[in-house]
Parts: sequence; structure tokens; C-alpha cells
Amino acid sequence: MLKIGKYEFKSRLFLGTGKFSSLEVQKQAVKASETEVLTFAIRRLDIYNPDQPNFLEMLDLERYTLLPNTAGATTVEEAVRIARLARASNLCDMIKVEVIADTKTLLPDPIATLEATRILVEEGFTVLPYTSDDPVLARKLAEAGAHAIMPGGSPIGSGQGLLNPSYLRLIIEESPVPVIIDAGIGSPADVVQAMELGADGVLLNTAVSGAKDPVKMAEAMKWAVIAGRLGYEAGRIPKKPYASASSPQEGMLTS
Ligand SMILES: CC(=O)[C@@H](O)[C@H](O)COP(=O)(O)O
Repeated sequence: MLKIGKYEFKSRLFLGTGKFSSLEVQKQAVKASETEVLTFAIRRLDIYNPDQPNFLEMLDLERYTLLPNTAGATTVEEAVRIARLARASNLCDMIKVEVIADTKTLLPDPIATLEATRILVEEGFTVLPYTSDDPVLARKLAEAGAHAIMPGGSPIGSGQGLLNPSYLRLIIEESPVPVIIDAGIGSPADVVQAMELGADGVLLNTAVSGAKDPVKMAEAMKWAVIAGRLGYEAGRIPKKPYASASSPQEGMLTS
């Protein structure tokens, strides 16, 4: 069971809801993933055109915990304002803090992320900051009261997988709160790698929405999370420089 603040989840796969070719494909992919947590940008909700089809209306919201995110925010003030708007709209008090530093890399602004986290924790939100793979920053976010840490594997939407597994491992080893690897996942193999490192979960979007068959990929991601977690819990064998026979040698007849 994954526990984040007062929330508990069986599934360790968090799914983003952007960039699907249609609401129907998105709905089927969400179902196939068996995720329990859906994230979406508050800014994407078109409050000025309530007649437009809205992905939230397509889903059985009883089955999912919504994780609104502050995507699009570039300052502390914007992120805090978006989070308050989400809570005031009764969406959820859990918020993914995303304060982006620049449009080319979409990397998070570390200082603004830390500051926004402090403010939102103080205001009683369940706070999940999207952060870089810096172990020092991750420690400071946890000290600030973040309920989970979400370091990026690689830039959002890049599909490059885990660029710095060593630092991600450090974050995971040290973190007193769950670590969810967020962004840059390209394939189920990346998910397995993240989970085998000991991540408590993964958040992904583009790898599913941009796949040739998003529904099939959503299911593949579900199994990758499960396989990676089982592998982590089972404990992999150490890597050795030389071969060692798989069958016992003792008692073998020699001529
Ligand atoms: C949906 C969301 O929150 C994204 O900003 C997230 O970081 C996922 O990134 P990928 O699209 O690279 O999986």
C-alpha cells in the first residue's frame, strides 16, 4: 500500500491526462492502467466554456483521486494561487506543485518550488512537489513538509527515461516520504528501472498518450510498475565480473 499523507493507494502508477487523441481513448487508457490517481493541469480546465467536453465528465470520479497540478506556473505566487483555486473548486486538497523555470527544458525552478511547498504545507494541502533529481533539494523539500517527492527522470515529454539513476537512488534511500518518479518516462523498461531502484511509484503521461496504441501501453505500464516493485521487494542478485555455474557442481561424476 502506498501512503501519501492521509491518502492510501493500491496502485503505484499515477497517470497524466494530457495530449490524448480523444477523450474516449483517454478513458480506455485510464481504465487499462488501473491507476487510482489522475493528474491534470488546473489551467487546462476551460472554465469559460462549460459546454466544451471535459475529460473529468468522461470518468467515474468515485474511482479516482484527482491530483490537480500547477503546470503553467512560473512563480511562487502563481503556483499558490492555482493550488488554492483547485481546493476552492472541491477538486482535492492534494496538489502537485509544478513551477517551471523555462519553456525549453520545462525543468522545475528549485527555489520557487521549495517556497511554494512551504506555503502550501502551511495552508494544510497535501503537497507533492515536482523537482529535479537533486538529493539536497529533495531533502529540503521533505524538511519543508512535502508529503511525497517527485523527482524527474528526464525532461517532461522527452521520453529519455532515467538520466541520473544514481542521484534518484540517493533521493530514494534518504527520503522520509514516498518518492514518485515523475516525467521523462519513455517505455515500460524505464518504469521497471525506476521501481527496481526503490521508487514508491511513477507518474507518467506522454509515454501513454503518445504511444501508437495508448490503451495497450497503459496496460504495459501497469504491469511494469507491478514487476518492478516485486523485483525490488524480492532483491536482485549482485552483479559479478565472472560467470558462476547455475547448476551445483558438487557430487558431479567426473571421468
Ligand atoms: C501530466 C504531468 O504532470 C506531466 O507534467 C508529468 O510530469 C508527466 O511527464 P511525461 O509526459 O514526460 O510523462
